[in-house]
Amino acid sequence: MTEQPMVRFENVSKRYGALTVLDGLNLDIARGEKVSIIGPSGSGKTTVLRMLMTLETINDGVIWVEGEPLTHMKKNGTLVPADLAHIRKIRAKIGMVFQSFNLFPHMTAMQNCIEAPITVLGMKRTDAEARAAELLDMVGLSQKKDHYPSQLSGGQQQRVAIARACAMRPKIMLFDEVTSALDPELVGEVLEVIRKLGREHDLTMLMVTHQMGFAKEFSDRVCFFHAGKICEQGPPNELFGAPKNERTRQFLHAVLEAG
Ligand SMILES: Nc1ncnc2c1ncn2[C@@H]1O[C@H](COP(=O)(O)OP(=O)(O)OP(=O)(O)O)[C@@H](O)[C@H]1O
Repeated sequence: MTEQPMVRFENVSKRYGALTVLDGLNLDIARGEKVSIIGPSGSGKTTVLRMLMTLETINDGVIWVEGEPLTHMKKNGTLVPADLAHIRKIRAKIGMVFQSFNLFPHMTAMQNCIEAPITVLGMKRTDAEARAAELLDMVGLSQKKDHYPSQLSGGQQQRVAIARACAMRPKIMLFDEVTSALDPELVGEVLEVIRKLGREHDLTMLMVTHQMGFAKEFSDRVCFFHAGKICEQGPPNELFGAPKNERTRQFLHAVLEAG
């Protein structure tokens, strides 16, 4: 028997008015799998993450997390739209890191990392602080725990954002172009933290990225999106080394040309 996927998009569609952003998406992600999503601007990549984070509603289909519906709940043997309590319970398994860091500016790095564990998970302050200290150490920022975001570089802020997401003990981590807003010399330190997370923690990771080198080296699977559909997917060596689809070839040619 094959293991139940950690995440399943089952025939999921998303529309904004007349614009179909995702068109009957089917995608299973295994426990512990690292999946990169690449593709041209507007192809629906970020929308996939935002739907999984329930920041966007869906128009059709069902999203499942560890075999439980996220967008729906079971009632009398059928699926009905989920209520907020149900969504919150399932969404607690998911953490997300955004392109724009989104740290609370009036809180130090430490305070950013303990706020939600205390208020949402009900953790004791001492336990939350101990956990946050471990995570800030993991991202190499023990020395900066009392700094405010404005006192940190973009790369350091993003590393705090990763520590903060981990503080909620998610099983699934979503990364949305997390290096796109960074100066080039700060990209490496953030990617290194993601590598470390992947190595040392049993996390399922789904990332939208424009860093083709990183996607190739880090992912178990790469999905190339085009016009709201997965146009091609496969292990990075195959997708980057010998893309089968003409659109994938054109896209990779264009981005690799651009450097
Ligand atoms: N709230 C919204 N209202 C209307 N249209 C939207 C909204 N959010 C996204 N879109 C549109 O949906 C499409 C897909 O957006 P999405 O952000 O998922 O693309 P993407 O592949 O991540 O692009 P990029 O690489 O530029 O970030 C785009 O055409 C975008 O303009």
